Amino acid sequence: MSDQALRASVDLMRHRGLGPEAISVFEHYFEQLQAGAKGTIPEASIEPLGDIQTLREVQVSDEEARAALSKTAVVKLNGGLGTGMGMSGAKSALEVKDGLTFLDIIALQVLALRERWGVELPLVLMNSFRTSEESLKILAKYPDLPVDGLPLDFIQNAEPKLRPDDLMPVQWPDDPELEWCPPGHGDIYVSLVTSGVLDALLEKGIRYAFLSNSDNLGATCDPDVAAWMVEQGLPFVAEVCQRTKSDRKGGHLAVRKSDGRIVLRDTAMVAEGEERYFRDIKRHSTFNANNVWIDLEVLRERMTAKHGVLGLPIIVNHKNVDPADPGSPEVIQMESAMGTAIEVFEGSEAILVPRTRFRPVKTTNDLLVIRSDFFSLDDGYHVVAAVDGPEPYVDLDSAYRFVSGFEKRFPKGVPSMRDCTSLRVIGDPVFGRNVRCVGDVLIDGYRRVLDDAVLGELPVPATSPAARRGDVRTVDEHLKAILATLEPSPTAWTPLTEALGLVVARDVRSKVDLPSFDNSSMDGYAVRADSLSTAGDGSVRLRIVGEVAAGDDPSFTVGPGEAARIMTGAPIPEGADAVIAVEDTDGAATGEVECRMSVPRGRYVRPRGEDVSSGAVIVPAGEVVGARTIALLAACGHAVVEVHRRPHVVVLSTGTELVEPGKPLGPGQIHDSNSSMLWAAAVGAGASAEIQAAVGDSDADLLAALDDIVTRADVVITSGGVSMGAYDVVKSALRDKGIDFVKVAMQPGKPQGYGLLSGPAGKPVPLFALPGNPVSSFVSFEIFVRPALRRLMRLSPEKRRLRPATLISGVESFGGRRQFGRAVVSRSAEGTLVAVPVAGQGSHFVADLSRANALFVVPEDVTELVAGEVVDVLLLDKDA
Ligand SMILES: Nc1nc2c(c(=O)[nH]1)N[C@H]1C(S)=C(S)[C@@H](COP(=O)(O)OP(=O)(O)OC[C@H]3O[C@@H](n4cnc5c(N)ncnc54)[C@H](O)[C@@H]3O)O[C@H]1N2
Ligand code: MOO
Repeated sequence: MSDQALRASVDLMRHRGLGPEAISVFEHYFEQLQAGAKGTIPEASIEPLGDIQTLREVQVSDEEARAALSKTAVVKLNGGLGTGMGMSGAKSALEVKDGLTFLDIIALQVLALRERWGVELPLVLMNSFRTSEESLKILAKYPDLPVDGLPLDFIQNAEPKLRPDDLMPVQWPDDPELEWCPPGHGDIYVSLVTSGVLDALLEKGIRYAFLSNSDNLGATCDPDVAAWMVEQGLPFVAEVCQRTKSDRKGGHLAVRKSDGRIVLRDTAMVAEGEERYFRDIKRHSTFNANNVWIDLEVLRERMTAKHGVLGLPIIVNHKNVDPADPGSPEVIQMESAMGTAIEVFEGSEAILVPRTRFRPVKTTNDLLVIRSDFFSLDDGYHVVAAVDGPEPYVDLDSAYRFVSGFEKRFPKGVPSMRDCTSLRVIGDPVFGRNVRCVGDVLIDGYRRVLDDAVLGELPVPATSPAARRGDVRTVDEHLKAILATLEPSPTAWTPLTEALGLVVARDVRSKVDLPSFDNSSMDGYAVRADSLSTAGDGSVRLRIVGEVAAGDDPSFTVGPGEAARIMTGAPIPEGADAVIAVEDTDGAATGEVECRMSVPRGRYVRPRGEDVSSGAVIVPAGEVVGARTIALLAACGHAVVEVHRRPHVVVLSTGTELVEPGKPLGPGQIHDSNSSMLWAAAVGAGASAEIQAAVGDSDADLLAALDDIVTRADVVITSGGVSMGAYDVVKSALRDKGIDFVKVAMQPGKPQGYGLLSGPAGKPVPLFALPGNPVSSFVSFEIFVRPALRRLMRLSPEKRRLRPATLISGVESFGGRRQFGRAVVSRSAEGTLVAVPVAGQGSHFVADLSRANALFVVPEDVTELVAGEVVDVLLLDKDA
């Protein structure tokens, strides 16, 4: 079977025009695969790498460097398609920095080195058939790049993908190219030979090659490594970097115990159950950067001796024939890794290089950092950090994972990351121009990030924070400041009917058993079940010995052959142990009753204590008293319950223009609507409330009214008189009485006052000074007073829940203030919430306010929302 399979693959490879070396290598791996090779390296067979040369300590003169570079070529592994980032062409064609692609930067790095050292330094790409054309087009921009006698690229070999069951080459008529795969980057050695590039390089006097990935911009052709290699006469050098906790995945080098050679153990080569050794960064303290240097003469010798088969360890990869379709058939791809060649050459060495030589772009998170101003390109086109300190950690949401999604969300460039330590984005906002991230930035649920926005904590400037932002507070700061002053309302024994909606302060226990006596659940006859045991076959007649109604206390006993007429809820008389329903009898009132069926013991008997036993906790502390709680409390004998008292709110409007509703208006006068609105809102929140007659714009009148109010109020709400006008009485009268007047970054509701007045015996009485505009007053109550009242009553949650709803029409908002718009929210056919903003969003639109059933929230840094965007809404008719 397998011979046939191998033959089938070999025939295909020949037909495709692949050379004998490529086929020999394929045969070599095929045999290993057939023999069950997994290519694993058990921990017991290796030792940690031990001490190695560090690049920092390599001393090289300019002459040595130039001499080494003059015999070196740069070879880039450029077959990558960037599928992980949702790309389908050459990954290196992606624009990565300053408008340049990876390939542009690679070309410019090579040109800069040539100029600096006066060397020829050829650049050759190892392409796959899919990356060649696109890549060469980019390199064509650099006419000086090609070197006489050398191509700019060679194409890596291909091999058939194999079916896992019989190892036959897979067939995929939908896209026959997908039947082929590159045999891993370990194929570079074979491809160098089969393409003729190895001979061409040696002919030109190029003896060394630096091989690295094209997506690693840190992998520049470092003359110091080249010179060290030449000086030491090394056949092969692998660069490694110090491993940190976050790179426990990449492969590492180790020393093989059997022959002392350095080997590479990649992720796929870890033996089962040995992950912990592989991940142990103390034991294996460096990782393979996949930057390798090779002596091409040694390579040629070896390849000639072994007929093109270097014998690198096999990597068996299980994939889908169409990598983009996880439902397509599974295939095996036999691969090898470039770095594993280290074990083939006697005398190979590793060198520890700085992390800067390993800067791959594997994800769009990496892409963001590289593109940002955290890095810049120096004269030699090296990517260098523009600031000291650790690279920012970036974690973008899935919407940014593919390059297309990423580009769409950063249409005007990526944010400034120079002062950023971390950036996490949840959701998928589009970023504006000139956005700056500072410190740790978390973006959660934003719809867009405005031009020039500064995200994250600003370092506190030497000048005072108040100077920085005036006396403006955020909504959350203001609410927090208010809540911090509040203690729960005192508790009081309260009649049940007055306790509705209040929170029970202490566990309540039952005073009785429930039911407190055995009783009947049916109208019928109390009997001994045994008396009816024969009724199944016909009927049984029982003698009626009495009658029990609900509320009776029967003194007789029901004996065998006897029955007592009984009503629902009536106590079961002595001797009886079951009830037969009246429907199952002839219904006789006296004499004998004919029973047409038997009943089991206990039928229709509600036993004592079945529901509640005396002394059990029936209502725990913290429960909110509702109709059902009241039923239970009453049933268990409680007339009062200890609850947190209902705070008493006194509402006081200010303004000389105000007239009581119902009274005629004079010129310039208006009806006072805030008083009744705030009263209703307070009662709706569970408080008791009263309206104090409005006062005019006179400090003395206001203070006199308040002197009276504090004798009975637990909370005072005023409306009006808190802004900048000449008659803003609340502000002028109370600013020296312990009330703070602040601006809150919200709309409506910017001007706010809050503080504690002193009541009888020094009792603190919170006073909310709300703005006079009716909508502002309402929204302020919602956002600040309602949570405060609920805190006093110990009701939770204190704030209404935010729910997502889709906006049906767009809205505009003030930047820098959280806007609470009014909307009518309803449920769509799909069950989601939709919000229709009311027409009048000004602070004086009472009619539109009354139409709305919800507030929608526009965050501080958003100035415009379009139809279809999702906003948070507060449903005003829901408690939570
Ligand atoms: N120069 C400035 N003027 C205003 C500012 C500002 O920053 N600079 N802020 C504006 C904002 S925002 C608001 S909100 C209001 C708050 O004003 P006041 O709290 O001082 O309220 P009044 O001026 O007394 O009244 C405002 C408005 O509301 C009507 N009103 C007052 N009480 C009632 C009531 N009980 N029932 C119905 N309507 C009432 C009153 O007639 C006014 O039309 O200040 C802005 N101005
Ligand atoms: O903030 Mo005022 O409350 O805009 O109307």
